[in-house]
Amino acid sequence: MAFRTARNLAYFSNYIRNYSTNGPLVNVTVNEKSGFATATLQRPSVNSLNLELLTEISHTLQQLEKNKCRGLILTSASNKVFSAGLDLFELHKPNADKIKQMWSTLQEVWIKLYGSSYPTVAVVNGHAPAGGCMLALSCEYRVMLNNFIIGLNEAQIGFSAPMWLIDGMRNTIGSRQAEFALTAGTLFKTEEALKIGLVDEVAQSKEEAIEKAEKFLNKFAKIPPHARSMTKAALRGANIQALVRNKDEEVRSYVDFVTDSQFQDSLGEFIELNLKQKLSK
Ligand SMILES: CC/C=C\C/C=C\C/C=C\CC/C=C/CC(=O)SCCNC(=O)CCNC(=O)[C@H](O)C(C)(C)COP(=O)(O)OP(=O)(O)OC[C@H]1O[C@@H](n2cnc3c(N)ncnc32)[C@H](O)[C@@H]1OP(=O)(O)O
Repeated sequence: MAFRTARNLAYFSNYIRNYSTNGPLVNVTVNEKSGFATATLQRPSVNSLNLELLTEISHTLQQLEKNKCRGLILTSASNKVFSAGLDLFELHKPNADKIKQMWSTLQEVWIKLYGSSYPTVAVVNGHAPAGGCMLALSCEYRVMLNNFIIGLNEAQIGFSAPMWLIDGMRNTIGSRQAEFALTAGTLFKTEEALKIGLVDEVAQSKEEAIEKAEKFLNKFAKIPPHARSMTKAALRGANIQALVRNKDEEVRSYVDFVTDSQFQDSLGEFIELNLKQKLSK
């Protein structure tokens, strides 16, 4: 049964309503004509990825897969920030159990989005540093609005991106550009990102970006979905399998790393320098 049928749509809306306790952090709509879903991240003010938002993204992706989604557009309700990446305030002086769940859910999001059977586009309508860039990279195509930044700036914060994310970056912009970008933790302006292939198209407005995203998704209208998804799995499968194999070990080392006092000190400094306003509240 296709996801676009009215019955499945109603089921999905109910699911989202019931799942969220404080109102959904991800708003999902489906275009009944095209069958394309739009998932809009709406955790104020910058869609920083805390456990609740990551869990909701993960459940949304699971439902889309189950309902044989025909294509996904991932975007943000904010007109300034696509996602600011991991919630740095939740990583500062953290509860180890929560951090463990957070990392494990982040891995799930990558597995489900990078490995989705349906085609995916990120409409990057705001800044997308670190985890924000990760979400965009997990999609197959990226349309970005002008005057924002995108990139994996982990090195600037004092750590390295995990192998699966490095691999995703390499797959998108090639080894040499990935090495330059990751070792310096570069955040690219929209036009620079277009030049190195980190984004595929630039748009002047969100409406134009959505049109471009739909045009990309429509390319697959006449391709048998199982052939498309088998080909995608062949291309992306090794990345996903390697992550699945190392999942628990990676969670353990991430928790050790984040709870270490040295990392906590440098995170405190990063927050102090970059997110001062909030810290002083
Ligand atoms: C730390 C992890 C350790 C180990 C991990 C190891 C591997 C992980 C590898 C890969 C997986 C992917 C994960 C990546 C890690 C991350 O994502 S770390 C997060 C990195 N994020 C950033 O560096 C972004 C920091 N923020 C900014 O640069 C700007 O805020 C931004 C450009 C997004 C927007 O700028 P602007 O519009 O001017 O807004 P403000 O700066 O004024 O911010 C608005 C309010 O939002 C709060 N805020 C911003 N970013 C975050 C955040 N990441 N977490 C929580 N809160 C954030 C900010 O404090 C403001 O709050 P206020 O309005 O003052 O209350």
